[in-house]
Amino acid sequence: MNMTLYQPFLDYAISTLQQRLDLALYPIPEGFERKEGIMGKGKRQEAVLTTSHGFKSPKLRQIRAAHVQGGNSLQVLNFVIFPEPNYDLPFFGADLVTLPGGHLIALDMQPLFRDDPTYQEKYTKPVLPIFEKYQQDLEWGGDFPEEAQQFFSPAFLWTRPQKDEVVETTVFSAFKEYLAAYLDLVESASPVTDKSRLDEILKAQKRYLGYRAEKDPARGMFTRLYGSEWTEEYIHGFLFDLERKLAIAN
Ligand SMILES: C=CC1=C(C)[C@@H](CC2=N/C(=C\c3[nH]c(/C=C4\NC(=O)C(C)=C4C=C)c(C)c3CCC(=O)O)C(CCC(=O)O)=C2C)NC1=O
Repeated sequence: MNMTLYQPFLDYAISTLQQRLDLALYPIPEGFERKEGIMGKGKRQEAVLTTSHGFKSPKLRQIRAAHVQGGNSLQVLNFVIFPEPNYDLPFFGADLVTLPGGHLIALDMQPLFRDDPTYQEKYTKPVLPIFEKYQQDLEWGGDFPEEAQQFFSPAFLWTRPQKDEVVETTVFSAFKEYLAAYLDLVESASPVTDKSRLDEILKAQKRYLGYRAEKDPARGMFTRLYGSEWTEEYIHGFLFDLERKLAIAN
């Protein structure tokens, strides 16, 4: 297995963000920039390093990545972009996971208002051609949690490739095209001023972040690696920190 499978994805994302956005650093709570741990026993013992990366820009509240490098047994890049709550932009969500059994790839522009045709026209339709292109080469990933389906768009690229080579080529190209398309949407987005619409947006953002923080599929992994106290603080204090930030602001 390629030991740094997702480093090129992270490097590409950061350089693209620097080129296309007025980027600033997003504060990472102390003790969460880098975390080392051990997984497995005896000969199968592996060091697992988790690094965090955080940025922001005028329309994007938090652009953050968690990169887990655990050699042969585990490689993860979770990269999510959270818009400022006065924009109705979707979330950019990339969950790229490699376990001994194979790869799990989830890539989407996760809608605030999934069943709203006007919203789909604005934020899903532009991505569908890219989705259709890559879906031809990437087999559907099969079932995933029913309750999570409300958070995914019709352009959700979900697949479980077996070969590293597919991740290094097709998935990487899809990641680049989804990110470019997302930044196009950001560029043309204008701030929402209508009070009731702003309330709806904030409510939808809180619902998404609340779900992800509660049902984070990585909770077990991080708890085994770094303990539950560190894990809960990482999830609520950095990975999905909107509620925490709002509590501080009020
Ligand atoms: C809205 C929900 C939502 C997701 C669940 C993920 C998309 C997603 N991620 C998944 C699985 C998954 N995702 C991760 C990793 C992470 N997922 C995260 O949200 C974060 C912050 C991760 C780490 C930094 C791992 C380690 C697994 C494998 C868990 C395991 O098998 O042990 C799955 C498979 C089903 C599952 O195990 O739950 C989906 C659908 N993106 C989303 O937006």
